[in-house]
Amino acid sequence: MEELSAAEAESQDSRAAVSDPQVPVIATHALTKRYRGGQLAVDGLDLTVPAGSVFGFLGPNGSGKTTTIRMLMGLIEPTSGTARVLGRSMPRGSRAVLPQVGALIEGPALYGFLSGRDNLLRYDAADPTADPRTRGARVQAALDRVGLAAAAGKKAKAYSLGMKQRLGLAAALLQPRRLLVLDEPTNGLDPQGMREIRSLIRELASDGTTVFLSSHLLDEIEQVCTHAAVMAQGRLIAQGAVADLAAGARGRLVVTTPDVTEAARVLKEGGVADVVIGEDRVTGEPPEGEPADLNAALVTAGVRVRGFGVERASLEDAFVALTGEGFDVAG
Ligand SMILES: Nc1ncnc2c1ncn2[C@@H]1O[C@H](COP(=O)(O)OP(=O)(O)OP(=O)(O)O)[C@@H](O)[C@H]1O
Repeated sequence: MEELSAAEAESQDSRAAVSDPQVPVIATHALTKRYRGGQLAVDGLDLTVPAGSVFGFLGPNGSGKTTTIRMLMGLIEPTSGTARVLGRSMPRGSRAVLPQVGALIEGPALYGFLSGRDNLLRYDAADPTADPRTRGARVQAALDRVGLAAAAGKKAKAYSLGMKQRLGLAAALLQPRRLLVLDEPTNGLDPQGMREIRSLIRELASDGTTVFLSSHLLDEIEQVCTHAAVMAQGRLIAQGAVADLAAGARGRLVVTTPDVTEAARVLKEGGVADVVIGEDRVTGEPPEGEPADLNAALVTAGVRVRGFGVERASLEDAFVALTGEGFDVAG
């Protein structure tokens, strides 16, 4: 039997591994990076990204997201621990893994003097596995997919930031991918640009491509992702399905009443923490136990209760509960 080269064997191995939906698309174990200056950027990370998920990698600036992504993509070596992508160990498996991964890291590298279409033609020509005879069709399909067909003839330097991001995504999508890795894909975009990129991500994920995206925006992760991991200072705080993460935190108690001062007093007595008085409502962190007892106490005290309930917890509530601090990010 003919012997396989190391790269071919790796490639076959990785295909076999990822065709099994049980194999996580990304799995790290005790992954750690200490930079030369001594900075511990990523500290013992155990990350599991299920196949088919839209996975949000959430954390404030400086929490170690980009460093993790660079290790996953084989761009830097971990100090210790392991990272497996599509079933292969990185950076060793890079040659087999990277052709199956579309990445948009730190903004796309574009030639401003070339049109969007010509930029994509260049990207495609740089891929030795891309058949030149089908190049034009491939580029057109990628332009269509990201909604840039009408602007394809414009010079890239005339594109808005959102259009540049879409062009970067188009470049990542020239080949079929099992995994898309997007580092802060909406960073710097205006609200409209953000909406466009988010809906594009949802669309890309709907055909089963696993999407791993980093963000420092909690609501972005809530809107787009099925799963998330939360980082703070290089460490993983929590990971799982977004709905489960939020459900793990208790929501806020909301009492609607014209008697806000009296209501606040009764709620505090009833063990409600962080009581905040609004114009016609009082909110707070409900204590353990039956919320109906609090409602009864309000009524007994003569508070006119117009509304009483516990709002569904958000990912932000979960983050605050996990870290004991707000999700406060700069920039
Ligand atoms: N090349 C480097 N050499 C030394 N320290 C670094 C290097 N790159 C990043 N760091 C430090 O490692 C920590 C994690 O940085 P990293 O860029 O991974 O975080 P991040 O969550 O991606 O934040 P951001 O969104 O700001 O990029 C930070 O304290 C940063 O200053």
